[in-house]
Amino acid sequence: MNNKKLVLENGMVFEGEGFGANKEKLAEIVFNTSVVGYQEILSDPSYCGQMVCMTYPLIGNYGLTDEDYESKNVFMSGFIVHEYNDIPSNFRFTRTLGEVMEEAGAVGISGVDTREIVRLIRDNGSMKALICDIDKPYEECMKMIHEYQYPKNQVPTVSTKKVWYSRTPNPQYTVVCVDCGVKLNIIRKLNQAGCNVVVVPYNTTKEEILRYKPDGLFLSNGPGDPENVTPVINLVKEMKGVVPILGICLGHQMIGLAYGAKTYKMKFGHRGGNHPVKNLDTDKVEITSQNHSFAIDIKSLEGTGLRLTHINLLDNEAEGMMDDINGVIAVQYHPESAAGPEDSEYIFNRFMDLMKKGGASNAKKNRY
Ligand SMILES: NC(=O)CC[C@H](N)C(=O)O
Repeated sequence: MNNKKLVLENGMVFEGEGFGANKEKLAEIVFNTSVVGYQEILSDPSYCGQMVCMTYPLIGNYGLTDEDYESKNVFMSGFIVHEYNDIPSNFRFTRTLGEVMEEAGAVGISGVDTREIVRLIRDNGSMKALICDIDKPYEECMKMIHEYQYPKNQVPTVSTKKVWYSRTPNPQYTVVCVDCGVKLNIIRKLNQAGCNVVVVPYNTTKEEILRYKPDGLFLSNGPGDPENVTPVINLVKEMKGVVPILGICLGHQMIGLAYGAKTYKMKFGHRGGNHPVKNLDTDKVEITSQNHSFAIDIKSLEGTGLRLTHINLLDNEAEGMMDDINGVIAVQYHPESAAGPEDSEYIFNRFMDLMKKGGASNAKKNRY
């Protein structure tokens, strides 16, 4: 029975049935084209302040498992789906999507025409949206939407408040991870590659980081506009040349800004599990997983010391950069994600190679 509605900033209304928390939510609406992965999307802190319209028409059918969360907390606002299935069929499942969303305060609406919504976002760009009770007066909804301001900086909300460790049995290196909303699978991949990981709050200083004697620095993914994350941008300026640095997604963008490149907000971003990315060094194409609204302006890379290493074959947008002298690598896509293909895992091995070469303290001597 229809009891909720989705109201878009452009005035359009879609009626449907609620699942998850019985609440009202205002957020930015974006779409994701992944066929699977709703649990990873729900628990990816980069979606803080966003509601996600899934293009795949059946969501919830394999439930949620204890091992597959990308963070302990849910920060995203809600899901817009065609059909929600609350009776999962999967031997690994422990909880249903609706149950976890209800506990986390995330709202869901099902039974809406997600194809039409996605076309609207594709044509008009991502926009503000409200999920609320079906009988809330339309004028009131539009007033709320127009008065709503996107939060300025959500990294402090999602970043860890205290330092924590993720160790591996036979560590070769120690990596300090600056947590701007890190996805746990990145930490798992660093552990698997042979790194002990120290996860620190986003505003940790260079002096504090050096106390952990890192062999490498990792800058995580995270929500919002990279320009707002000044402490991390300044940290990159101070740490480049001290140890090798790897940045993923928001980390990639903050590295670009620290080097003097520019970022811009894309019309509707990239979110999905099958984005083709070309590695310009090898000419190989990787099938990648992505979630971002902002991107590096390729023209602005000139003269910064960063060279473009990867591009998106759908729209030629920047997907990777490198500072060969100081051992700094960055990718816009998610090399840790495995929505099927695992083409991009070599990025972690490249980071290991950089640390093997003696760290960036020797970087000026060793051209990476
Ligand atoms: N996944 C991410 O790290 C996203 C980065 C940034 N918030 C963007 O939307 O572009």
